[in-house]
Amino acid sequence: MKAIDKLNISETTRLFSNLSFDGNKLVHKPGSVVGSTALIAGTTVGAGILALPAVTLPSGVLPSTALLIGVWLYTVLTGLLIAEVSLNGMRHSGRATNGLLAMVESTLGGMEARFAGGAYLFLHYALLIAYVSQGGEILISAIEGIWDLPDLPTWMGSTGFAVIFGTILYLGRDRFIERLNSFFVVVVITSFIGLLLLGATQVNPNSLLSQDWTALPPALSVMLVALFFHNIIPVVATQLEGDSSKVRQSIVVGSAIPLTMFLLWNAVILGSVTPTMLENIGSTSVFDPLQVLRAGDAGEWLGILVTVFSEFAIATSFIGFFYGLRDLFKDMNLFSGSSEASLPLISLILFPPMGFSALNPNIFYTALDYAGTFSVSILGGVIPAIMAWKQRDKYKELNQKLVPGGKLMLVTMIGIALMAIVLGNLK
Ligand SMILES: N[C@@H](Cc1ccccc1)C(=O)O
Repeated sequence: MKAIDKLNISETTRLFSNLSFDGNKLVHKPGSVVGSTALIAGTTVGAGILALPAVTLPSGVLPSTALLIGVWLYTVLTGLLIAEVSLNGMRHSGRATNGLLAMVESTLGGMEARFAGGAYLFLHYALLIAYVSQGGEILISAIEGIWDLPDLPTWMGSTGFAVIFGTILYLGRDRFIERLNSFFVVVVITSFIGLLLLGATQVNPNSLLSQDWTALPPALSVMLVALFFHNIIPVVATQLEGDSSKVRQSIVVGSAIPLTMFLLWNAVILGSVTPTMLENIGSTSVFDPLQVLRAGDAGEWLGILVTVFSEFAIATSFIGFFYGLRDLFKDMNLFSGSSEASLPLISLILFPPMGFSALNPNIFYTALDYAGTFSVSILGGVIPAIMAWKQRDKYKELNQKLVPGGKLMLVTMIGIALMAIVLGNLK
């Protein structure tokens, strides 16, 4: 025993080893926690961050900060439940799955998987609608501003956005799109840092103090979307060879990074809104502080940075979701005979978002609100808890738990998701 202790062998907690063949030998690819953390953080930041200021403005910085931290805790816990189900699934079946829907199917069965598939499809379309409408609106305002044009119809923006990116994705080779996306990510990070630094210098302390806790509930659905990343967890669990402590670390840190970004962003944007800007609030449409800042009301440079950050953040997410929906259709065996990106497939992905955005220019918030209320609550709340419940019952003490609190915790998770659905329907 002593001899073994002295060897000081580092403890191995992985379930299997990822090997790849590099031409003449097998190489061990253990996956890195840093890489997985970045993958989670990158998946999390998307359209949600752009809708946040509009839904948090009515309640103010302090209440919305508290709710954001609460929603983050919730998404971490349900994320860990998905990781738990994924890792135990690997232990018991000896196979790793990469997809959330495949996991639902093997844990709960076909009916539930179809239901989750419906929620997943809805989420993709809702987010694509949000991207096309908002990406188009920012595009058209920028064009009007640069060339000093009169107001152009909003459908031109959304259609233009979808056509431009649809063409790039249709004609571009994978390597080109990967590089384009990486370039966009650099632009997003740079403009975000610039925006925080510049915005922080002109924060209006009085704007930070206003608070109305009763205005908080309508913000819940958008916060759920903003902090959602659960579809990527099975991929991370496989990349990290089923090592539960690495997976746990990636989930906690990978979601804490976006949370920190959201908190800073929320404070800077709400802090830049002055009482005079608020006087212009119309009673019917959603008042979006970002729209006011983009128009240059708090300085030209801040306007440019908000525009660039928003448009490029939308573009990167749009590319991700375009591929996500394409893969979903492929998994459903639609267009299985055709090439990677055929015209009918692209049309099926892009026409509905183009149509909805043209019909309702304000659909950005509605789409994200519906995505949170009907999809994220199910996929990121109810389903993880039910899967963990069923798996824990089936394998009893052989199961390794990642979330404490037993059934009471699972019931609480489901209860919060149901509350989000009810709140979303009350509006
Ligand atoms: N959190 C992402 C949304 C998302 C949905 C589904 C999967 C991954 C991410 C956003 O705010 O845009």
